[in-house]
Amino acid sequence: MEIGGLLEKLREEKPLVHHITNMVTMSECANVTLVAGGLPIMAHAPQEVAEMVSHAGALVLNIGTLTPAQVDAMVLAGRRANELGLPVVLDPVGAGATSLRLEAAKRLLKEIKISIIKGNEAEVAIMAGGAAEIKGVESINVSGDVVELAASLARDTNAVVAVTGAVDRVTDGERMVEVTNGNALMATVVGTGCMTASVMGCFAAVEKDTLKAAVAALVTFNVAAELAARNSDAPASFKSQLFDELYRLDEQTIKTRQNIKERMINQ
Ligand SMILES: Nc1ncnc2c1ncn2[C@@H]1O[C@H](COP(=O)(O)OP(=O)(O)O)[C@@H](O)[C@H]1O
Ligand SMILES: Cc1ncsc1CCOP(=O)(O)O
Ligand SMILES: [Mg+2]
Repeated sequence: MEIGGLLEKLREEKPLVHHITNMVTMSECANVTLVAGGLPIMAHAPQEVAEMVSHAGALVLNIGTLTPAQVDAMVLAGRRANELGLPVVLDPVGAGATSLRLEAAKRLLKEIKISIIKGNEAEVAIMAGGAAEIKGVESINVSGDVVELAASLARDTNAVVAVTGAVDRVTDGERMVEVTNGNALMATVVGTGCMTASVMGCFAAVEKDTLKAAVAALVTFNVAAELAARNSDAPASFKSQLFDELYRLDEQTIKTRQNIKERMINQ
């Protein structure tokens, strides 16, 4: 898959990326959006979300610290985004850890056309109706083939599904792309999953092929992480290096380091 040129396009267009997201990693998501090349706006009030999203290039919905009222605001923003043809990224944080989270994620999928569902293995498996163990926001174990589950979720929802982990897998139900960039230190920083969704929002705002946008986001963020790990070996310094390397990243470095494999899924 050819993803060249998208980072430059992102930096030229500087799309506004509207987030309705959690209180834990909101600041990290704003910063990662900015250093990637987008413009972050975190706007949650039901009175303004429809208006705000009309100025945006993409909407990112993250249920990490959801309340029922916040989910109502997500539906308002998502419906307006759909009317305007804007991409919507859903991070179903902790789906299955409680029934409130799972029901909220399902409601969002029912009431909004979602472009990209991005979760860790357990979140995606549970959203697909499979069996998995999740402890808070942490994926512990999945029974069954997560690739099959992701592909069936993609076919059922017409969304691109991205499953993160040491290897990231992205599928539209027919094609499967594996991204093996990244570094294990990413799992030592709270919010790298949320940040991945923010970067996906950035790329989806400038690339209509949603599968390609999701892959470009994963490669870009994970290559920045590889570069960050050259100068740090512990979480706090790694996190600051990650922002710096994403800010410095260029197309040539992505081209040299990208590790993408594509195949068709047997249905
Ligand atoms: N062991 C690893 N090696 C390389 N990249 C990783 C590893 N663990 C996580 N990542 C990357 O970190 C980001 C967050 O993934 P993950 O930890 O699965 O999400 P979450 O934080 O939502 O559970 C993704 O971009 C993923 O590619
Ligand atoms: C710990 C935590 N609790 C609620 S949201 C959140 C952050 C989850 O971040 P990520 O999914 O990127 O690890
Ligand atoms: Mg997560």
